Amino acid sequence: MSHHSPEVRVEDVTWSVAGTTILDGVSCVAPEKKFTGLIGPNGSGKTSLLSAIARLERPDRGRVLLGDDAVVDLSRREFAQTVALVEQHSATELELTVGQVVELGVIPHRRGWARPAGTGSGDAVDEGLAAAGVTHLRDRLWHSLSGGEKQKTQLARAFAQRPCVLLLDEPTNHLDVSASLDLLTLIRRRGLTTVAAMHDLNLAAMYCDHLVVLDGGRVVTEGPVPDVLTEELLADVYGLDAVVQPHPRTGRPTVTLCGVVSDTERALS
Ligand SMILES: Nc1ncnc2c1ncn2[C@@H]1O[C@H](COP(=O)(O)OP(=O)(O)OP(=O)(O)O)[C@@H](O)[C@H]1O
Repeated sequence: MSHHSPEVRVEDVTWSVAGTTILDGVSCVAPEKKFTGLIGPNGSGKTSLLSAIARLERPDRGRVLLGDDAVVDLSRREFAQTVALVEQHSATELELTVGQVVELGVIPHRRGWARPAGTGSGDAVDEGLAAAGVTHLRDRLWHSLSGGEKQKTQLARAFAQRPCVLLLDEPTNHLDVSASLDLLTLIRRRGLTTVAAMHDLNLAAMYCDHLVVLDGGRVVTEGPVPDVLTEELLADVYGLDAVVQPHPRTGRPTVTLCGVVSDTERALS
């Protein structure tokens, strides 16, 4: 891998399970060093697309590129050194401390018993803990943590991996409002190419640079947030009656929900 934090390019990815098409000719881009939000209704294919990018699923057709490199051409080690994934239900049943969970992120950089090049693995763990704001939790047992603390610990593990690309599946799930803002700020601050499946449209509007909208396993549209997040799109894709206005301070779009669009209104529109 040559690029420091490359663009992620998905080209015509189709993935089916038992005859059902889950991703249908998906093409989209996550620009380098930008925060890309994957949005779309439940079951639209967000997690499946993240799985295809993360090589957890192999598409029937199409390919995923990191910069100039097709992900299938990277060795397991090379891929693990490049891409970190924080899944929706990252969990461990083992009696691990926070420090030990974060240390798992360093494994791709180890060769045999050797430490990562130019550093001790302790440095990467310390750095991950500090960047995610969980240094004080280092000796706590994983299963004793709150939902927000667990989420930050998983982020610390991903940071300790020193990835170029960060993939996140609903990172703010179960977090309160300020914990959500806190976590997304930490993620943005890293400046990595980031792709995050997100449900909260206002958080997506606040933190994302680029949005990819999925519906029924296809890309409806993608682009800069203000171009994508429109009242028409919310009506078409989510069936929402919503007002989208620029934020009085930041100018970014804000979504105020009014209700759902009735089927009749949708048919007439
Ligand atoms: N391994 C699988 N086998 C069968 N169907 C699957 C599999 N993985 C995903 N699906 C189906 O593919 C569709 C897309 O699922 P996916 O989890 O990617 O959607 P999502 O947009 O992440 O949804 P949500 O917002 O509810 O998390 C759903 O209908 C889901 O049931």
